[in-house]
Amino acid sequence: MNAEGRTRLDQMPEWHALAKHREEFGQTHLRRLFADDPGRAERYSVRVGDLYLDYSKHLVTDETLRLLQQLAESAGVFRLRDAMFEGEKINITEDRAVLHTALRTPESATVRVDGENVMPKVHQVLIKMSTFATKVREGHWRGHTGKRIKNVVNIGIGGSDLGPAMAYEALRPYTAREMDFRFVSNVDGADLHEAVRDLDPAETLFIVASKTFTTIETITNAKAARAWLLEGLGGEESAVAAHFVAVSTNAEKVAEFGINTDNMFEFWDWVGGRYSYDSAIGLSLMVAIGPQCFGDMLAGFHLVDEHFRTASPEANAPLLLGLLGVWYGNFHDAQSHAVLPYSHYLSRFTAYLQQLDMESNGKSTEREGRPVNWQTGPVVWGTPGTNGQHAYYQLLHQGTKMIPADLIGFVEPVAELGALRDQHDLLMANLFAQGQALAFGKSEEEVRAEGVSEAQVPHRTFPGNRPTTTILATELSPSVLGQLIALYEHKVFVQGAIWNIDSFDQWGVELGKALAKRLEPALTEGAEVAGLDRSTATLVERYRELRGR
Ligand SMILES: O=P(O)(O)OC[C@H]1O[C@H](O)[C@H](O)[C@@H](O)[C@@H]1O
Repeated sequence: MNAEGRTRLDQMPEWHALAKHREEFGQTHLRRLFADDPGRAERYSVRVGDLYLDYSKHLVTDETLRLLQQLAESAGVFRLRDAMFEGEKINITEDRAVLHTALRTPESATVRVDGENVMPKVHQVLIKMSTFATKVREGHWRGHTGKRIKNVVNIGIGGSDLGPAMAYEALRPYTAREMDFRFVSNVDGADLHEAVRDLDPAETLFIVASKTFTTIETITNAKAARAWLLEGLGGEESAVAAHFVAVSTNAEKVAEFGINTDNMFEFWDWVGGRYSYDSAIGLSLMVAIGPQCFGDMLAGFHLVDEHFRTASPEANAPLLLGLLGVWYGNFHDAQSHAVLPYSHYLSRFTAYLQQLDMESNGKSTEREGRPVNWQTGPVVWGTPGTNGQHAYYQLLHQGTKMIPADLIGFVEPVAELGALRDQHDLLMANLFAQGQALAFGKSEEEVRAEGVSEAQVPHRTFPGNRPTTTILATELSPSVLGQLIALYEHKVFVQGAIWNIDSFDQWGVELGKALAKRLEPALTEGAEVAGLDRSTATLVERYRELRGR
């Protein structure tokens, strides 16, 4: 037992029951599971809003699901879920509430943090964002020289970049096509250079997005962008006001940077960076898609929040996805999880999920401070199908590693594709075929029956039994995107709750930041860094030598 009186995960009877069940499950093949249970595909599916999830191609039986659900109950997943929605400070290491769900809750609701109902201020900011976005979109917000804004450059990193950048790509058909949107994150000057080199500063608006407004990459890029703007507009400081707005929780730092806090869009410390793109961090996205679509997206998020909060465990989609991940990560030694969207518009989706999942659950300390005794978050990776099929899917099909995967596809191709819509069936046939091949494989007998020479048979055999979830949605609309993201947010939540880690802090990113800060003067001015290890010192010397310093 730990300090809170919770039995440690690996000492829970449900944990042991699952380990035993895993042994008994052995190599039971999906072919067998489907043969024994004709109703499996229908039963192992769940509908949430516009999403249809097929989880029948998983190495589970009713017993597996029952045991996993019992584990969730004993691990306190539902208690922690309710505590999150009620604004309790479940981010214990930072002593903060975790209320991204409030960002998409209707105004009439009451959500309290430290006794204060936060709903009025959430909606005030949304109104301020809408007014601003509409002004820019309609050409009423003018640049310093009176020109209409044609380009919006979001400067931010991590949660202040990945969300809006991902959603902008996902919702391209809904964006103001006459405008250009760019996202700058990397402190490598090449990122900003390539983003602005063909832009007219007089027509360019920078949105500096940073929760803390202290992140070195963002501040460095924002300063460089300001210099670029001033150079382009004749050096008048007063030009900055019409071309720079900020999104932050830190008004003081925004003012210190030189952005008028009237042009600041606020959010709060109870919104984690990687959970923030439906806050003011989504301002660039709102300018791109307009307040109406942004609102539709929030409604999509809210729909899945309500599902997660109220659906029974058997029909609770985020819970199921979270539990399946626990089954593979903790009882099948799976180390990674592939997310494979069959949509070109979801090109940044997996990158976004990497932060969401790996920064949330890449932890090895229990909430009360003890090292965990079990595996936690997986490596999340993937790229859009069908490209991956011609690259790394080989390993998925015939490699030695078990890699559970999500296959995500849409029924309706995007309207503006016109005649190219005809290619959609082929795209989707590939998605379905991959799930089928991964699950059922191709036996030696089937290979032989094709007349393949005996020597070739082992090479051409597909073992199958590789689990996938298929997520089928109607179309990639703003609402559906919100539904999908909320689904993954809550999946990650479920897993963190089971592993008893704080999914809402990110101390693991701090050491590298501090060391970089100490090292920079050594690279630039040759300053001595006390106590530097020999490997790093030699690398720094080599770097300086080659740079001629
Ligand atoms: O929004 P900011 O305060 O600039 O932070 C940007 C990002 O940097 C940090 O290092 C964290 O790892 C991320 O969680 C965060 O999203």
